[in-house]
Amino acid sequence: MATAPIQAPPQLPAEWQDFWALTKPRVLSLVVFTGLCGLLIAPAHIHPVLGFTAILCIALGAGAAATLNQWYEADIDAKMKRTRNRPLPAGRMDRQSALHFGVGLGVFSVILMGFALNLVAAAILAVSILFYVVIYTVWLKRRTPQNIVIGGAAGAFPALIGWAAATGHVALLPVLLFLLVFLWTPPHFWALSLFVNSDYAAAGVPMMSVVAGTKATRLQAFLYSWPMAAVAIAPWPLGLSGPIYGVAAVLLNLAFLGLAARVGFSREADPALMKAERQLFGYSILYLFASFGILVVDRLWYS
Ligand code: HEM
Ligand SMILES: CC(C)=CCC/C(C)=C/CC/C(C)=C/COP(=O)(O)OP(=O)(O)O
Repeated sequence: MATAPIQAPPQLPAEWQDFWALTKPRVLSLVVFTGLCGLLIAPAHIHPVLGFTAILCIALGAGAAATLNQWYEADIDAKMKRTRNRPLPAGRMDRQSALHFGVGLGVFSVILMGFALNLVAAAILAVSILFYVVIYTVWLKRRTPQNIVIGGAAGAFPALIGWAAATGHVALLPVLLFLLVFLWTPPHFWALSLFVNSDYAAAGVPMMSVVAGTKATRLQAFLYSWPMAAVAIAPWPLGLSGPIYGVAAVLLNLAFLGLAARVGFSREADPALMKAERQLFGYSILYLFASFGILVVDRLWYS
């Protein structure tokens, strides 16, 4: 039987691609995934259309927050190699369009969540957008090397939102997942910041690696991995998951701690050769996808 050629997806017009880029779609994939997992593990039956709407609201809210982040910090994005080609610093879009897009998307996502799902989920979504934009981007990012420790909480909310969308309340398990992402963020980000340190230094952003130096940042990334691992494994002994998740969590966290130890005690000085940091950063993303994914399998298996 002859197979039809696979059609290339239709290309978005250039302007739309820039709006798409404002939402930081690659980061969004993990945000949406953790939100979806929060919804799937909740002890409630939710109509698929409502479930889809909840995830859409999380995606739109996170996209709005990412847009407003870029609207506010176009000046520092212009100074960093990694970010200077974004739509605003590259001059492909005017600031007002980005602001309208970000505010519109954010307001729409919260209102839709409130009407279609419930007020608890809508309120947490609103808090996470404000947290990322106001607390992290406007207040902390340019002021303190603790910026991502506190501000990182914004990215930890989606699992809680997914659970709340399905149940109308919060509970211990999604709070543990919130804490897991909260404690995961410092090693995730500091591993990356070590090999793009010169970018942050050039932009005058007081990231830990710029202010406290390479050695202290490596050690802190390692230290945060311990409470993260404890929180990640906790659902098993607490009876909130079965052994599928429990055993996987032990293995995933041992690997995380191993990579973080190599970073913590690494003497490598050349940014071009920061192999351990690159591995920890890459693994941090795989780790979160796997932890959440396996938790869903476990909860569905034992339910
Ligand atoms: C304040 C906290 C955080 C900071 C400062 C941070 C920073 C970064 C940066 C600078 C990158 C580099 C690549 C890029 O610009 O796209 C990155 C990549 C990434 N981050 Fe984070 N991150 C944080 C929290 C999170 C959270 C909470 C998630 C999701 C749960 C996440 C998911 C990802 C993913 C999936 C990538 C890889 C994107 C790619 O493939 O390019 N990050 N992060
Ligand atoms: C539901 C909801 C609102 C969730 C928010 C999720 C979210 C977008 C979390 C922030 C994660 C992130 C990519 C931070 C980037 O830091 P940065 O902005 O300092 O990175 P940059 O240097 O790449 O701009």
